[in-house]
Amino acid sequence: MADEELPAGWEKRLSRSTGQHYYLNVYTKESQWDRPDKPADPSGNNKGDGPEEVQCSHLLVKHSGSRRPSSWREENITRSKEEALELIKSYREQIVSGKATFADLASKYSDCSSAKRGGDLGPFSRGTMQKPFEQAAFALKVGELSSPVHTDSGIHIIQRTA
Ligand SMILES: Cn1nc(-c2ccccc2)cc1C(=O)N[C@H](Cc1nc2ccccc2[nH]1)C(=O)O
Repeated sequence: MADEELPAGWEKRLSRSTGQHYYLNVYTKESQWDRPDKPADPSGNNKGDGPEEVQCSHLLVKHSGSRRPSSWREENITRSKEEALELIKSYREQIVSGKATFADLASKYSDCSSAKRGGDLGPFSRGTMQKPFEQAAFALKVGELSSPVHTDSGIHIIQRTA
């Protein structure tokens, strides 16, 4: 279906952080990854399909297959995906057991520049993060810690904070 056939009230946009297209409801400014198949609803209700915005912290371990295998910690990241998964599991276990805090481990070991803020990404809405990250983040309750999440950037654990 060509763009001009988008149902009324939707605009196709390009996400700067992921390079993927998403769709914006021009009335409510809500966004979604999936191409809409019916006209945009002008009402402000999000119809109980969860929060419009969440705030999360994350700890990212990149690997040799990451989109950008480099970070503030390591110029050239060569660890395998399997090694990255073992690391992220060990960090998750330290947090769950209370041996370490999320912010402490993220600030030391996260391969994302948000490490400088203890992994805090600030608030974000749908349509701004890579889809697997978004789906995991919006499924969390406040305070909950995700299982390992794979994106093109690497492997994450995510804690929803608001
Ligand atoms: C999405 N984002 N926000 C920040 C950020 C936020 C607040 C303060 C400082 C940096 C960094 C990033 C970012 O894309 N960082 C990338 C790694 C990365 N990839 C991600 C994918 C999803 C969510 C967070 C992610 N972080 C990098 O440093 O190579």
